[in-house]
Amino acid sequence: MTAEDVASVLPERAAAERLALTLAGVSKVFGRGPAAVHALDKVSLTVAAGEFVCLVGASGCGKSTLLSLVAGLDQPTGGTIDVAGGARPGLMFQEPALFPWLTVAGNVGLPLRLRKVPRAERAVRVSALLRTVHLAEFGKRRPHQLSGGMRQRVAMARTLALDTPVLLMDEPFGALDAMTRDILHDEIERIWQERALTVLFVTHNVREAARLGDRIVLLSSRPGRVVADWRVEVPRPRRIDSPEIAAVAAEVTDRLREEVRRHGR
Ligand SMILES: Nc1ncnc2c1ncn2[C@@H]1O[C@H](COP(=O)(O)OP(=O)(O)OP(=O)(O)O)[C@@H](O)[C@H]1O
Repeated sequence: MTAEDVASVLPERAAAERLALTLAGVSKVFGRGPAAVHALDKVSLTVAAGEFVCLVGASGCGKSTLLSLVAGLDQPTGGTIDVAGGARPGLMFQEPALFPWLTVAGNVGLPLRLRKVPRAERAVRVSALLRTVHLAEFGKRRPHQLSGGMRQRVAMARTLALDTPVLLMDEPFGALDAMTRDILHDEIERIWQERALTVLFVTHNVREAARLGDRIVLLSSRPGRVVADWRVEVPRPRRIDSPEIAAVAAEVTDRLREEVRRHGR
């Protein structure tokens, strides 16, 4: 399936919205022969510019594989992936992956240093990024002096330093306590809105998906295929503990359970 085929399947959507991401029939097989692992099977998915899409699915269904393909870290074995403007998306993981020997400012400024942005300009941009993630006072600290939530804020600022319009997030808040996660939901939502970002966000947590997403896309168990795609109509600002979010989460969970039961894992 080509990008043109997807456009013909979804003509009204393709016409009405500017697409940031277009995945057309994307498959990924690891290895060959009897030992081959079919991680993704003909995944077709579009994400409009400025949209926040959450990807959920059973463990091992290929969510991380999908993100790494969109990030360009690996190549699909079938299908095509188109990132509008050809910009390389920013990628954030559950682990903040900060360099312990660099300060917070040094970590945030690293992508700028690698791009040879002059020191003075770098300092200005790093200060602005640290203000964006509410860490203005912490630029001189080292990562080990920060809490888990603060380290993820640093990782977020470092990803924003790439100045990319598309953010890929793989369980970024999965290792944090519920309160910290709640605060970071507000933060990522604010940053997404302020910067008009496009976000593709992988999570195991269905409530988190309902709290954040404009859409929730469910992948089947391995090999991952898109089996459901919900539009979350709950107006923002949202609260993760509201009855409206609980109702959306319940519907997604029911469908996810069905999927897991069908595959026996
Ligand atoms: N480099 C690789 N070589 C072989 N198999 C791989 C490789 N990377 C991933 N896989 C397999 O592909 C499948 C999908 O893995 P992936 O990590 O994308 O799933 P996931 O949905 O993100 O899982 P989880 O929710 O548990 O994080 C798994 O069976 C995994 O073991």
